[in-house]
Amino acid sequence: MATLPAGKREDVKQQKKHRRNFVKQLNKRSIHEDLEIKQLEEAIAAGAPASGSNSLSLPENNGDTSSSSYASARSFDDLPISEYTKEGLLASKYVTLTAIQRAALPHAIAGRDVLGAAKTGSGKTLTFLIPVVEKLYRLKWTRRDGLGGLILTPTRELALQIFEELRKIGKYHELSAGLLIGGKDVKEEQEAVSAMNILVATPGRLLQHMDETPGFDASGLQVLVLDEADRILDMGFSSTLDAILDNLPQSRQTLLFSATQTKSVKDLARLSLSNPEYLSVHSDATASTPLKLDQAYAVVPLQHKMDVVWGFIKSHLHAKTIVFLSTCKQVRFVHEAFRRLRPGVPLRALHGGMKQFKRMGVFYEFCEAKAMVLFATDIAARGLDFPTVDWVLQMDCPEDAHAYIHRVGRTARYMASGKALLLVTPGEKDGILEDLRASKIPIKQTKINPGIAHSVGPALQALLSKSTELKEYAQRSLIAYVRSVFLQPNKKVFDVTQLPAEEYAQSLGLITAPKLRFLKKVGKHVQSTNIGGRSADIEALLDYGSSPPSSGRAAMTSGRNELKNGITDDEPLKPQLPARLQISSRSEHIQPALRIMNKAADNAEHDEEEDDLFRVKVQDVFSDEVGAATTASTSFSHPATTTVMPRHEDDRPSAGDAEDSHLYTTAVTSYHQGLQNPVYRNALAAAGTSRTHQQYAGAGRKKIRIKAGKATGVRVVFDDGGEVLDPLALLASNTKFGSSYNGQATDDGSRDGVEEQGVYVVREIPNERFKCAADILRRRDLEDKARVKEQKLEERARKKARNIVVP
Ligand SMILES: Nc1ncnc2c1ncn2[C@@H]1O[C@H](COP(=O)(O)OP(=O)(O)OP(=O)(O)O)[C@@H](O)[C@H]1O
Repeated sequence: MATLPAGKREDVKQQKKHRRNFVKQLNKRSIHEDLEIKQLEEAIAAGAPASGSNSLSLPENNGDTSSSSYASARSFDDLPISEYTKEGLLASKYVTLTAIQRAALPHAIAGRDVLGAAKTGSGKTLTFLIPVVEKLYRLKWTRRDGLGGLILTPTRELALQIFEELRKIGKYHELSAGLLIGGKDVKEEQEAVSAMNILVATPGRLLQHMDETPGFDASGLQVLVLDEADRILDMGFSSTLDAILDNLPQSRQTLLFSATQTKSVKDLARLSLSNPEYLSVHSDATASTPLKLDQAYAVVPLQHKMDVVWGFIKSHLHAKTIVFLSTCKQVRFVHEAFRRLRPGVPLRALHGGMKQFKRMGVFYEFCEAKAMVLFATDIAARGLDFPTVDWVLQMDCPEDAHAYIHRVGRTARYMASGKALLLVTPGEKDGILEDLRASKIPIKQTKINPGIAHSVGPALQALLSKSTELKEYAQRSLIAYVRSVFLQPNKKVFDVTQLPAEEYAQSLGLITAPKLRFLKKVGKHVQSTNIGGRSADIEALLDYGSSPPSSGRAAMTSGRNELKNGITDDEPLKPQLPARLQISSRSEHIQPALRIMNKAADNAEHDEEEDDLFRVKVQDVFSDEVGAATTASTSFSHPATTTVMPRHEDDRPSAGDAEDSHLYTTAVTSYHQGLQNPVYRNALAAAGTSRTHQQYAGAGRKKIRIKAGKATGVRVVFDDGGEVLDPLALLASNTKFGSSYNGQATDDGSRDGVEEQGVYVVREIPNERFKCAADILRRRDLEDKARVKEQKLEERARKKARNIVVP
């Protein structure tokens, strides 16, 4: 028998030792778990609440241990759930149960089907995540058992958020979990997907796997969750959902949650719910919206909306605001136009037509921001848990009370307070208020303070006259808006014939309204439509590709689906929509998103225009390795490469990120002052070569030079009043520039800076904030480059046009 050299022998010895220790640990864990599972099973059997009961009505079990029921539990500790989950919850500082958790968790833990409805921001996510994780734990689910829990949710951002929450509470478990939210390369995911125990998915992508992934097997599924159930059950997702359900076993636990719940018998029959518990915890409440939400509406003619919103933004520069509009194109235009007018607060846009990379970047930026305005379609209306949103401003009327509730629910979440303002046109007022009041929404009228409404029309006209791109955006925005009004089902609220198109066009900076051709075609049902005094002939149906709907009604239904899905979300309806209405699902990524975003951005920043910056990377709940689950089934034979033991720490920056561990920011309160300071002369000289410098130095604006890791850049960040304009600066410092700062580290150690002659240096910024800032910086550079490129192309095209000689 051949003998190994001494060094090798030592290695083999070490490996064997590691493996023995590893197996020992596993055995220990396994014994402990067996014991715990037995106790949990007994506790659940003995203490489950009576079917049909609502635990909210039970008195608190003040330390009384004589009762075996856990129905009156007030804290997670009182529930029969595993130590691993409890540790995960504690690490996230979840201690006491919210109302929906008190009502629904005891039933769901007992394995019952649940239909849960509770106000926005009331903690529904944990209410379904805990039962999923616990059920699989009690069943001793291993990776080899395949898919055990499936969470379906309508939007990608929501899926990502749920996945993050799952990672937090599941980090001490040995379960694998993946996020499937659409992307380009299904093949790369295929192997890993089959090894996942829990999937958080949007319906379209999941169905794709069910259809195309050979080993994908959902026949062992234990728990199905439909978050935002009413949205998933509605028309837009129906065929996708039906196809998914066909692949799932009938004998499973099903949990449905939403802030606006369905009880449609037809829906429930489709889902084969068995004796579900209906738990609508706020149905008896006087309001269907959070109590700490202050709600008002103002009647504003369509042509004044831009002025009012501009005025609002200018007078809330320190607030974090979401502005909801009906369509992607409006969001794009309003964001782009206002951004160029530089109101003094960072502006961002979020809609389904954006590239996935940008979409996620904006999502995280807005989460991090202290003051920012996010223009969004209803893609941001459901479920997203942005921290500390101060205002929800609805520039366009929501489709109905449900849509309203979800939109305003982005503020006043959990214990926080918030404000919401709805702008309605005189024509929409009565109809929508009737709907809101019927849905128990306490909303009062307010008048717009004439002092805040600045006429922004002339400034927009000036902008549009200089930019054909912006002009086109404005025209498309107007068309999209009129179209959305036309497609709205509630004609009591939305009357396309009353829209003052010309005045509205002027308020957007256009000289005249563009042709509204789509209206021409809907018309067997509408013979002639008068929009703001302009008569539009009705010709044929909407241009829906080669197979037009057979009637105007069909066109409207189809278009409404677009409104609900194509415009506001891009995942569902792929099989239903004609090709030109589909928004391609493309790039993907997953958590920890910031880390991956930064890494991918480093590698791929020149490819931002490409669709697939990120692909879905299925990630283990507790493994550090992206895609580690591909080796999951071999974990026992390769202990060194697969993390099987619980991970006891959150994601920390790796050694390679050390360079990124601080953000160094130098700001000069004024360009000219800065020149007198020798310390910053070099930085400013470098800045002087930039386009930004040439553009702004003359205007006496202030500049900032930022060095973040390898990325450096120059940005104008203050308005003339000295207010911070740039999120980078906000990320870098909570302290307003100009305030005195003595250079000592603050209590939380987050800052170590000096302020001297208008110069401010920030160091030791927490890693996450830094990464976000660095990412913004990189992305902006790309955007700038793209813009310059576009301008050049435009200029070239113009020159060419001039050179054409007409014979
Ligand atoms: N028991 C708890 N203790 C403390 N915070 C909690 C608890 N449960 C949930 N939260 C926090 O409350 C916020 C809202 O929770 P969540 O997103 O689950 O609400 P939701 O009911 O799903 O809202 P929406 O209907 O808008 O989707 C989150 O920030 C979450 O971390």
